Amino acid sequence: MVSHLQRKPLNEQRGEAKIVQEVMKQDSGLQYVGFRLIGLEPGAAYEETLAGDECCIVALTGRITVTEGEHVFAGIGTRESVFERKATDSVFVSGGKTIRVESVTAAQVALCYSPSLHPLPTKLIAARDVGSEQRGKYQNRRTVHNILPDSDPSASSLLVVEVYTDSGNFSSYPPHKHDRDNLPDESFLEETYYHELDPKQGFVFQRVYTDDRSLDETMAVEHGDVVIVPAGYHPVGVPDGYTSYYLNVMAGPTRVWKFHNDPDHAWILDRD
Ligand SMILES: O=C[C@H](O)[C@@H](O)[C@H](O)CC(=O)O
Repeated sequence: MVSHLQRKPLNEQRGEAKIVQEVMKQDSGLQYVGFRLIGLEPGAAYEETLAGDECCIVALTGRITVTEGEHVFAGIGTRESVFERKATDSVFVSGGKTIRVESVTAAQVALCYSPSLHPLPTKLIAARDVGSEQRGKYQNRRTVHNILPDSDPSASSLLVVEVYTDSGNFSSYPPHKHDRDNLPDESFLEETYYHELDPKQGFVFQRVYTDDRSLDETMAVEHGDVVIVPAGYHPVGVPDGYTSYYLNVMAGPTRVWKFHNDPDHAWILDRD
């Protein structure tokens, strides 16, 4: 039985686009975060008018041209596979605008949504400007590309990061949560994980659980799955031999990423 937090690929053709994944507020139980992954054959196009949401259009793989009004970002995208481990290009667009995505090559495009709290300029988030950081030690090492971190004021509510976790390591670990609107101690951010594995037949373990265990789901997550994190801790464990990739979308009442580590496991941070 697949957990109610886990979404297998949809792979539904809609016009020229294949909707690979679609986790929207209407059907996910989330109030803030939405996510679509679309696949486009060369020359295909996808068009959408954003209602009340802002959107980060991530050129996940392949090259695309993104148009919004007089803005044209031609031939953006840096990689054929996320496992080339290089940052990619994205475009931020505020709510109420119409976006058009045309594929130059076969492409996969992540559309990351959250409430548009106030209008902001459409802008390219160029790969060269995406900050990269190494987190963790021992067996919780991971590499993070901060596409739209809370330090970047380009968005009004949206946060987008991508994370690489190597064989035999954990990420989002020690387990942390951000499910209380209680700044400065903790922020409330819903989250989605779009997962890829290399090689593709791999899986990772992800647990989503709360302190009172009223929510406690442990999943074997496969290539192309989305995991919804409405609340709770959400660690990921990567079996030996595989590399994990995931793209996170986060949003909540305040655009601050302030998490709280599970006190049972925070001690691992104190090791030399
Ligand atoms: O809250 C953010 C997400 O859980 C991941 O982006 C996580 O922070 C990645 C990591 O630090 O391992």
